[in-house]
Amino acid sequence: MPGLFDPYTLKGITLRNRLAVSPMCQYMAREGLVTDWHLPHYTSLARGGAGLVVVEATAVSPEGRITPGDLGLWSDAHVQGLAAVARSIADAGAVPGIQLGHAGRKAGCTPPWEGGAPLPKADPAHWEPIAPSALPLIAEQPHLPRAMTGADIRRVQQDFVDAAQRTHDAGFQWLELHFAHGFLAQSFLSKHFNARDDAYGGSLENRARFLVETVAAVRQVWPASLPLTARLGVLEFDGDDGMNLAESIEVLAHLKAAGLDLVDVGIGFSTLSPVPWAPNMLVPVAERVRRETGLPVATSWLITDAKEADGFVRKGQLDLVMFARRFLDNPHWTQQAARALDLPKPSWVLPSPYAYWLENWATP
Ligand SMILES: CC(=O)[C@H]1CCCN(Cc2ccccc2)C1
Repeated sequence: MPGLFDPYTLKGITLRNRLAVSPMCQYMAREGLVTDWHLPHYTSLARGGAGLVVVEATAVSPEGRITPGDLGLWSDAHVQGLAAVARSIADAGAVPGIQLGHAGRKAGCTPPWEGGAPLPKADPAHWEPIAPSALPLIAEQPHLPRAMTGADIRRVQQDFVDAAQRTHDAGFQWLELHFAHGFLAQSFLSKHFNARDDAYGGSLENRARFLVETVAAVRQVWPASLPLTARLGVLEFDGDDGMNLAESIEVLAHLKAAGLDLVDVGIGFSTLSPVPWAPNMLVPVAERVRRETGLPVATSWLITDAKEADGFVRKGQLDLVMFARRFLDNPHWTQQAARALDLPKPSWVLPSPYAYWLENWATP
């Protein structure tokens, strides 16, 4: 079985290794546009040697942003800046990926370092969030979303399709739909936040309809040779995870039939119930999803050790390992992982101008 530093081919794309930079919100955009922050940020991550770099959650519409600082792909004007990012990631030898999402009821907040609360209605940047049902994230919060009409649903699905088309125009080769973290798609699936009585609520088939229809519609415009993936929250830590996981596996069978190529196994965060944080906590869950759906899997959350990650791949538990804070802490962490795994000439996971001198440090 291949290990962490073996290439990975999915559809027509080959990653140089199984290490992926997980999408990490930066909240440094303006009107959804790339600023001076993004190109150096993503270039340095890509030069660090990972096989795949997934650009942060990028909104398919203005009301789908978590904060006013989210990147967007809701207009053609957004393509140019992200095309430079995709090109720079590819020039560094990594595959450029991006996560497309709609924050639903969690939209319209300040960044976490400003408190993460909903923008006050009096704030000129404030907008009304939309969601499957007019249920607040937490009872105390006045931040009540508007319940989506059928027309809203069709518009947002078209927004995903249009943003996927722009994603391809920008030169990205890996697309991850954001179906986790209590955002719009997850909240359609969630028993906690979908109280609809139409074809998008009630039964599991109905609650999954938005997700299945969106994958099928995006698949129409996203080239068959390029991986179409989704991060799906399969656990909620709400005391009902036996059912949540079984339902997620059932939904994934339909998403696979609709054209999904890989699932990035995540957490639902539909409620604020406490999470039993632990190292590598989702790996066994991802292994079960891989076994029962036949889909390749990636996962993240507290995976920090290279030897353990290598073992997850070698044992066929994961196909791809998503690292987030490891790479924020050190964009060149792939080199540390290569050293830990005794790769020959570990510095050569980095570009030549770095690798040559690092590999020859003992001699002038
Ligand atoms: C877009 C996205 O999923 C990001 C938003 C910022 C926090 N990120 C990580 C996070 C997820 C859920 C709870 C706490 C932290 C996820």
